[in-house]
Amino acid sequence: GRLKYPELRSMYKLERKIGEGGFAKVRLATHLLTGERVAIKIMEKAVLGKDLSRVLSEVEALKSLTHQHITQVYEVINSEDYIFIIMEYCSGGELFDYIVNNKRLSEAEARSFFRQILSAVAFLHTNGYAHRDLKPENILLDNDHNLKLIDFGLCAKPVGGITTCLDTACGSLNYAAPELLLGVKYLGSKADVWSLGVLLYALLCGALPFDDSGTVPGELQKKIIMGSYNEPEYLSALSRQILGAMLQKDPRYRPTTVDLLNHKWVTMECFDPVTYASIYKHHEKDDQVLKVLADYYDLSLEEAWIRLSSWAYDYFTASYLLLLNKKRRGQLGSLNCVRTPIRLR
Ligand SMILES: CN(C)C[C@H]1CC[C@H](N2C(=O)N(C)Cc3cnc4ccc(-c5cc(Cl)c(O)c(Cl)c5)nc4c32)CC1
Repeated sequence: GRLKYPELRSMYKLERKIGEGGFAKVRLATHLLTGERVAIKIMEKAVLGKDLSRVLSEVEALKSLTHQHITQVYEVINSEDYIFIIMEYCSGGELFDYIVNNKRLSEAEARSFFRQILSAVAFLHTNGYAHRDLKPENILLDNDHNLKLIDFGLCAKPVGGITTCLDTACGSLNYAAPELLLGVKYLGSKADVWSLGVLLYALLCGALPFDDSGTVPGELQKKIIMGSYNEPEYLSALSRQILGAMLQKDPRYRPTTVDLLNHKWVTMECFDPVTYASIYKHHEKDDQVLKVLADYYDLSLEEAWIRLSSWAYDYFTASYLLLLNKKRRGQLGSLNCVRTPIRLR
């Protein structure tokens, strides 16, 4: 609608809805100052109710997780009636659709994708987070065919760090680890490794290892707790080995994500080990980009840095981060503005 979300009007041009998720709508939009496309997750506070705190924990998680395979958050607007999370737009759609459209992937392509997902999840785990809802619907492709992890609504940073147990069973059944269904205390990172196993199975086989096709209610849970799944004959020995390691019923015997980074299946035919460290320095200072913003806002470089270094995730932060992305893509042109057409060399 024309007059909806006045809080966004002067800064973003709202475009079509790109998805619906639980209590959120996701809209495509354009950040007016830079012309960059963004995804805006819009949540109505009245609808959120007690989930508001979970949303705020997702936002805090996203802000601190700057990684090449995790959607980046640019701005957060907490208005009277809504919360808006302005994020990196992924134009390649969901990994789920990619798998369905390709039936199943070759071992080499599955490996390439799995290494990216593993990099993101190892980064989460080594930063004390667990995702807890890993599935192809929550993995998107950007326009360079790179994978981006999203939907941290269930992401947890348990108070005592990753070693304490979490007790709320959550996420989607097909990807849920046995211990979640048994209602016992579980480790988020170990449950994530199980979900990674289900994900890798989906990449390699174009199907789910545990699915509820033709079963009576409660049958799916039994299948997962039994932990037995069909191994198509085209699976290589090493594929079966890594799947078996991740889909172990007892979480204590499952490898950690860091163990998996060095697994033979993950590293074979690849020259470089999987780097899970972020390639971006969190909150890095780039003088060229800062200068562009300083000029636009009539600030000195020093004033602009002071304005930025509070990392308020306001429009200024978004403009800086989006310009930084533009620069990384080698497109640091001038800003879209009539006032001071800035020519950059
Ligand atoms: C299945 N989920 C519960 C919701 C669904 C909503 C649309 C979304 N999407 C799509 O489905 N495209 C096909 C396009 C698309 C493009 N860029 C996106 C960038 C970010 C996000 C995003 C969405 C949510 Cl709900 C988040 O929490 C985060 Cl951290 C990020 N979604 C995007 C997105 C995928 C997920």
